[in-house]
Amino acid sequence: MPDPNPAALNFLLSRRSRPAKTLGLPVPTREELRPILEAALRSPDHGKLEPWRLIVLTRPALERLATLVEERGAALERAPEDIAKQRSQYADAHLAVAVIATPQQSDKVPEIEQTLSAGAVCTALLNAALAAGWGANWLTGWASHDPDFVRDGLRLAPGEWIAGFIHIGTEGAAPPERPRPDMDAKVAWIEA
Ligand SMILES: Cc1cc2nc3c(=O)[nH]c(=O)nc-3n(C[C@H](O)[C@H](O)[C@H](O)COP(=O)(O)O)c2cc1C
Repeated sequence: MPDPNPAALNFLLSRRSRPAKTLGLPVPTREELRPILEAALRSPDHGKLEPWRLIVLTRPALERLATLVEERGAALERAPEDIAKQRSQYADAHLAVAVIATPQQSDKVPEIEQTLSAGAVCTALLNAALAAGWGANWLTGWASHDPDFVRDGLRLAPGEWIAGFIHIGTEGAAPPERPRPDMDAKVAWIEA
């Protein structure tokens, strides 16, 4: 017999991200963040390779990244509005957790499956933060894919990459509902 958990199902049926720019103080303390991180690390992972790790970024680190992103944007000759938008992602944030994909050599588990597991960590972290009552948002942006930025800003090793920054804080304004996929258009049943 199924053993339903209606509260968990209702949460999944109503969950939604909160835009990072609407998130403010307070942010979770270390103690409050621990179970959220623990839930994220409890993600599906073929072969138990743990091909990911987390970096918690507090305000001083985010301010440093905001400065670095301006330097990198200028060096890459990106449009001023691109630089300003990416800068504010860090400059306006109070807490973010970077999910780092750390692909492992494996004869059994293809790298694409390790990538999927890193995405699962991002989703679990996002959902755990929302379930704990915080606002949260999964962001990337061009700087996430800039090798110099991730090396200098986050000390990523060669081969590591950013799966996402999960911004966490207190919701300011409630976001409008986002149109959700049409289930009939997205789900096929094969019964024979
Ligand atoms: C890998 C990934 C990267 C994303 N990066 C951004 C981003 O940089 N900026 C942005 O506005 N939304 C970004 N999003 C979208 C939001 O995180 C989110 O999907 C959207 O706000 C709706 O979220 P919800 O379905 O949880 O309500 C990204 C989503 C994913 C999966």
